[in-house]
Order: sequence, then structure tokens, then C-alpha cells
Amino acid sequence: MKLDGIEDRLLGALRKAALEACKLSYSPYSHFRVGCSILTNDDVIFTGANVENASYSNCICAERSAVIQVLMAGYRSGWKCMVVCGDSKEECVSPCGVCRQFINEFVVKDFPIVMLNSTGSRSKVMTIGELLPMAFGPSHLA
Ligand SMILES: O=c1ccn([C@H]2C[C@H](O)[C@@H](CO)O2)c(=O)[nH]1
Ligand SMILES: [Zn+2]
Repeated sequence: MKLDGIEDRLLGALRKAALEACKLSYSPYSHFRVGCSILTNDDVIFTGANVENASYSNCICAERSAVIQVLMAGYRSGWKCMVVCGDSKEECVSPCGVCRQFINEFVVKDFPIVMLNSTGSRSKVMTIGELLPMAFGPSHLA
């Protein structure tokens, strides 16, 4: 897997971080674990996992939980890449619609999102612009 401007070493660490974060998922209801990692402009890695709740609609996805970590560490922009992995051996998990909109708030159109299967043996890369075409974003309110 090659991603423009991101060293293989960092990409490897980012993939590993997402797979590790997946193990921290709290998902007793769906039993579908998801992990996410984000690489900042200065090559720091943050992670998130999905956290479910007995009140089902109160669940938060791995992607949004990772984005919150990045924001709370003071990073608002310039993020380089996101990796998501889910509990499917066959399929590469892709961010849900809510997460696409949430991510879009903070990144440029060509922000790459790497989607992995549960082992990391399969991957697919798409930009947020591809995943959320015609996005409604901050520029519309400026
Ligand atoms: O991209 C996705 C898709 C689903 N989930 C979570 C939400 C819920 O906890 C579980 C089943 O939908 O997976 C994520 O975290 N990210
Ligand atoms: Zn989501």
C-alpha cells in the first residue's frame, strides 16, 4: 500500500495502531469491533474505538472517538491520514455517513482514509471527497 507523502514506516505504525485500538472496542451489543487511527501533521498517532451503550442510539463510532482525541490534543487541521479497521475478515469497513460528515469538518478533500479488514490483509484507500461527494461543510457557512 502506498500513500503519497507518508513513509511506509509511519503507515505501518498507523495500521498497527488501528488494529490495536480495535481490541479496545466496547461493543457488547453489536459485537462488531472497530478501530481507528489518525496521523497528525507532525506525525503523532491518535486512536479510537467504537463505544456502545445500553441506550443503543448513544453509541459512538471509532472514527469519531479518534477525531475527538486528536482535537483534544490541540490538533485542528493538517491531519495526514486515517486508518479504519472493522470486525470483518472479508470486507474493508468504511466510515458511516455520520462519521464521513464529522471527519469532513476538519480535513481537506483529498484526505486519505485507509479501510482495512479485521486482519489488515485487505485494504482500500479513498479520499473523504470520494466518500462524501458534494459535502456540506464549513465553507458554506463562511
Ligand atoms: O465505520 C464504522 C461502522 C460501524 N461502527 C460501529 C458502530 C457500532 O458500535 C458498531 C455496529 O454498527 O460498529 C464504527 O465504529 N465505525
Ligand atoms: Zn460512524
